[in-house]
Amino acid sequence: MIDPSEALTRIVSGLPLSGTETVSLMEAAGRITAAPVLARLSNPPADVSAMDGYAVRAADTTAGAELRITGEAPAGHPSAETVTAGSCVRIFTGSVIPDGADAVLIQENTTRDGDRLTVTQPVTSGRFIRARGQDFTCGQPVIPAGKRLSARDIGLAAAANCPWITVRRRPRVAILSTGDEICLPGDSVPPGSIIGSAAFMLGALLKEAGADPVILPVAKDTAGDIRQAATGLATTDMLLTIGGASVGDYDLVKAALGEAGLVTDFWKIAMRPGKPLMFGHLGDTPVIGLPGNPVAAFVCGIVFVLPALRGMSGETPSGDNGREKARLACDLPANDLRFDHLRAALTRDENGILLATPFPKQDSGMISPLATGDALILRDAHAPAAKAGEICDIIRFGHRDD
Ligand SMILES: Nc1nc2c(c(=O)[nH]1)N[C@H]1C(S)=C(S)[C@@H](COP(=O)(O)OP(=O)(O)OC[C@H]3O[C@@H](n4cnc5c(N)ncnc54)[C@H](O)[C@@H]3O)O[C@H]1N2
Ligand code: MOO
Repeated sequence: MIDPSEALTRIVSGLPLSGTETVSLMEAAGRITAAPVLARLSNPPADVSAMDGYAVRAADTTAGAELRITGEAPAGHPSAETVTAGSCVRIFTGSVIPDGADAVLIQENTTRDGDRLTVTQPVTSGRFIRARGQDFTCGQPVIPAGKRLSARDIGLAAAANCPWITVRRRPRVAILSTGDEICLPGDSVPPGSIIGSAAFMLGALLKEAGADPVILPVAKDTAGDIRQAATGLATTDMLLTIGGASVGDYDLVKAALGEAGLVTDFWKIAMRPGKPLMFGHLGDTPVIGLPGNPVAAFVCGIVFVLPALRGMSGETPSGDNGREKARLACDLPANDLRFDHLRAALTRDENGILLATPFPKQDSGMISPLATGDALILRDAHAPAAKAGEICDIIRFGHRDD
């Protein structure tokens, strides 16, 4: 059994980078940039007003001074007037500042009679002017390569006049469930059978992560069926198998794919759940053999498959794979030799500090605590007993860097 951190390093090193495609702004949300996004416009594109009022020369605005209104510049309609000594131009939030003006006098600090304006409070030079390019300038890289595009990034790209963005192609991931007992949701379920929920749970996880999962037909527990199902992977960036990874007489995935040319890198890791995890290559296609227990398959999905997909998408790693700190809500016994992932609920104490409460049953066949839980508590191999209130590492479900 190898250590899970060693397993992760072996999986992510040497994975090919996905190709690129250029997509429209709305398609780009959640995708990973393949190149820096360069602004095609400065923001704001000109000096503009931050308020409704009058473009003035600040020096003219002594209290009681009278100014002549020589024109109007609604937003989108810059004025050709130049503000000169004793004159001003009516402007609005977003209007381009006319030549000659160096401040905006808000209308609340004036009284108006026709085209005559009386200053009731002076304004200082530069006040209420948003300087051209104060947000970003044309040509500036506003979004780096390797960034998952958030809604805020999409807004930034739009403001930078970039309607198309070059992103990494979604990795195509084939998911193969194995087992004579596996039925599909909606099937009539004969005695001894169960629903192959793990493929759908993994597929949804991968979809959320920006991959393109394809659920293959279920393979029976025969070497021939498994081999057959794993052929035709030419357009697939990764194959995930579920089940048949352990040591039973019908756990045939490794052997069957071996006959099809699988080169195994490792099999079995010191981790709970997920001990029988397998990794190798079928030709150029990376293959991750996930355990059949659905919780084990999902936890391995979070711990290994998501970082692998991030690597293939060129996403800049967060460094901690989404780890956060919380306080244990109860005592925990010492851990054995397998790094553990305890399904847990999160609450907050009276000071707003996160509290993690592990569920009493940690059976890796139980899907409901996984679905209702909020996070995994991480326990190192051989971790000593821990007391309630101690700090622990957690990974939140649905963690997103947005
Ligand atoms: N003697 C030993 N037995 C087992 C060991 C071991 O070290 N020695 N490891 C255990 C661990 S840990 C795990 S995890 C499981 C994983 O075994 P497999 O990957 O071979 O999985 P299966 O035996 O095919 O299935 C296990 C369990 O999960 C159900 N299953 C399978 N596929 C799905 C699916 N797509 N969706 C939902 N549920 C699925 C299957 O019916 C079984 O109940 O092995 C332990 N045994
Ligand atoms: O990896 Mo298994 O689910 O630990 O029991």
